[in-house]
Amino acid sequence: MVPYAPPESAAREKYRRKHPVAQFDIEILTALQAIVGESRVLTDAENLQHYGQDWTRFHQPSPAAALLPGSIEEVQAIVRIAAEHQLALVPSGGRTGLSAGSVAINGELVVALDRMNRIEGFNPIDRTVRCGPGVVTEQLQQFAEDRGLYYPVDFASSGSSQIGGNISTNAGGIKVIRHGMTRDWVAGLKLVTGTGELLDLNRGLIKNNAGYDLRHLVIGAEGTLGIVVEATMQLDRAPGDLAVMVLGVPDMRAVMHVLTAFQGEMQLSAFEFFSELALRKVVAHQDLQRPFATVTEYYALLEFEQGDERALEKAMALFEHCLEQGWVEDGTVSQSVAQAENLWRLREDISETITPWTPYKNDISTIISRVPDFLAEVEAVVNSKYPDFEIIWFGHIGDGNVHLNILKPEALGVDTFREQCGEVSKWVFEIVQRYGGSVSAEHGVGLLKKDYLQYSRSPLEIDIMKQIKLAFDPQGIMNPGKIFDL
Ligand SMILES: O=C(O)CC[C@@H](O)C(=O)O
Ligand SMILES: [Zn+2]
Repeated sequence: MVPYAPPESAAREKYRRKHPVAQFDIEILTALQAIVGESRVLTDAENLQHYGQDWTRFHQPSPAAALLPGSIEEVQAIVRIAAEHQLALVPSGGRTGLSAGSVAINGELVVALDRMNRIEGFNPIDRTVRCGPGVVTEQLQQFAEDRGLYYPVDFASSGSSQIGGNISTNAGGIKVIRHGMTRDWVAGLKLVTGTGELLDLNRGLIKNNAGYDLRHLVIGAEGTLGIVVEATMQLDRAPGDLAVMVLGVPDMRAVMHVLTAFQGEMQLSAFEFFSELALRKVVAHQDLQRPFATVTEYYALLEFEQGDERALEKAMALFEHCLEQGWVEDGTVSQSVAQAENLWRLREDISETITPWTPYKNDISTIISRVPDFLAEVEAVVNSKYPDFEIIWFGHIGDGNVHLNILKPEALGVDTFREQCGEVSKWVFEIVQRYGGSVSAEHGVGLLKKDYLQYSRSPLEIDIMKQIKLAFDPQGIMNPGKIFDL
């Protein structure tokens, strides 16, 4: 069979001729100031550093300016100016991304949506609410809770991450096993395209089979198709009290047995795992205790709705069964909300705890049943190639998504470290490819993983993605260089 080779499209050729982007000059600056107000066009070094980066620390931010629009119309006016002058735009939310999807390293204009943070139009019948892109995840969770409802997408950065960014990265988090990803909670969204036009996609409808669902193309597009300027978010019934169990597990196969046993009898709202080294780091650097004295290779964290006594009894019986089978060596269950929160912190605080080591992150997945073999192969490669590096494993094992973090040794420079990790990534991604997995399960591709996209996506898929981008953004001004180069 002849491998697919993308044809050179006229639109892509035109885009290439126009690049690189035009210079940001005083005339453009004045026009932008007229749109958002003088004080909302930021060009000082501190703000450029702040708005030009996310939580990754591998790139030096260097945007031309950061703009703080306050309305959909202002975003549209900014995009029209950018389109006229072929200026690249980088949409920016809570800047908690882990793939450099919202970093600006090429003199781009950052469009920071922090000011568009209103929650409006709560509809108790549809259980929907309209959010500006700058609404912080926790703000939406609290809004729902105040009305006896629930916004279930949750992760450690929910105190800073914003709905627009969550949509653009299709953020997942710790409850995906029960509640799905952000995609499952977006009932509608408004998007400003690369020509400054406004699309109103799906309008809150539950049933809408009138053609392609463009909303779902925008979700997870990392700002490459346009800027999300409003979203209608679905809310859910509030769960009852939640209990958290942490179990000490000898190996990955046993983790799978535990998952199967519990899922066979109970509805879990989370099933996470972390390694002994991850636990040791968290306990050493946070104000937390080990869950129990027994040391095991891995720990599984389960969450379930307590409902009545029976759920807890069932969970305890399953725990006993897992002990008898040798799948579990020790365990504990929360007796109060405070205890549940502390057990959660053992898992949720890992990412923040290891940040000072400038970790090289791999966010990979396969189908759940193949996780033990997948993980064993990845682990063998990583251990043989990085015998001196500290490796931290944790993640959403119930979704088949593991986070592999490699910690930078203090003596090694960031660039050398990144280079060395990049080399080994190829070996890891070859395994991912053989397993039909993903090189980015939940963090997105951004700048960090774009060289590896072909391990998860075929040339034809990538070519179709590029054509879709150009349909939304004919000049390629929307977050250029993220996910792929045109
Ligand atoms: O830091 C990481 O690698 C993962 C961050 C986040 O996705 C988590 O699951 O805690
Ligand atoms: Zn995660």
